[in-house]
Amino acid sequence: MSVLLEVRGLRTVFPTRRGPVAAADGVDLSIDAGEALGVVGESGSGKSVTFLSILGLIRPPGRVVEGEIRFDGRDLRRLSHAELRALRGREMALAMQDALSALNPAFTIGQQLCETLVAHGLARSERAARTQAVALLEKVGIPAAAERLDDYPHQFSGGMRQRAMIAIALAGRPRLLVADEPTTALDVTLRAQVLDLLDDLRREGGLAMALITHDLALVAERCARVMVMYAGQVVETGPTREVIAAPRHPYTRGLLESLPRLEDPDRPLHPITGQVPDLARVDTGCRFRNRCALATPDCARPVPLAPAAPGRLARCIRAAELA
Ligand SMILES: Nc1ncnc2c1ncn2[C@@H]1O[C@H](COP(=O)(O)OP(=O)(O)OP(=O)(O)O)[C@@H](O)[C@H]1O
Repeated sequence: MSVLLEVRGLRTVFPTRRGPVAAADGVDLSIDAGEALGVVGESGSGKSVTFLSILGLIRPPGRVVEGEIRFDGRDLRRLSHAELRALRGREMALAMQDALSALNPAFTIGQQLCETLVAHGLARSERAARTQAVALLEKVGIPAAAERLDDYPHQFSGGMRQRAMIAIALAGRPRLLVADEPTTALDVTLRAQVLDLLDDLRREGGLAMALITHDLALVAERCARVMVMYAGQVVETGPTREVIAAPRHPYTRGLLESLPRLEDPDRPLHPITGQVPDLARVDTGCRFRNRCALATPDCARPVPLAPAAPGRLARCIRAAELA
């Protein structure tokens, strides 16, 4: 598979009252065409900031200050706002948790879908756009789609709005979909339906996906590869099955032990003790060391993301001992 997205040394900074905060700090990642990458980590670990940076959606005074973002060979940091906007929706799309803020309340769902289709030259006439819009809504599981086309977002239920937003994200037939907790408001059946649709588009159309979620079980089910973030950095990445079976970073291990497992519901849960460090106060050492049972004085030195096994990287000097 060919590399679609490649990010090196991404650093995104927000000014805060406590000083500048690098919410993404030296992030490296890549996604192949047709690949699903799961992105996990506690709240505030920098998952959304990383992908908003890639999509060019960080609002000032926040700013991408360092790094390279290559999409299909193009250096996205060199594109103008207009060029990036053209790329978004057409080649890269975002589906996020908060469908209400993603949809425009002043336009019907049909208008918003048709606008995307026409803007990207995917429908020649309004009639053709409407036909495609109905098909898209049906695909994401909206019943009586033709009748619902002229509804406004507030006339949809929360779950329907979320599906409509996913339909709009897919309307431009993007090559990369950033899905930021896109199915949280859906019940189990609908969630499976939407994720099955994304799987089909991936397998048949080569759609690449970054699935940002707190749900490791979902990643295990849907993503061949996983990336674990902590305090603005990638701490581990590799094939999902291997990472879950034998994590090479103490944070990943902690994350796994803190989550319930379907197959073993009586297993005691062990939440990770301590707190995520204040990003305005972090030093160059391992950011997890204050919560880590394996920490040694050497962990105060900078720790690179290093090979931990074939196809796997971990940011821990004791990764080998975790094997
Ligand atoms: N607009 C902003 N201004 C200041 N700081 C910000 C801003 N947006 C994000 N941050 C900082 O970036 C950190 C990471 O945020 P981000 O939304 O990427 O986390 P996340 O891993 O996606 O969390 P969640 O799982 O809750 O969505 C936040 O804790 C905050 O410190």
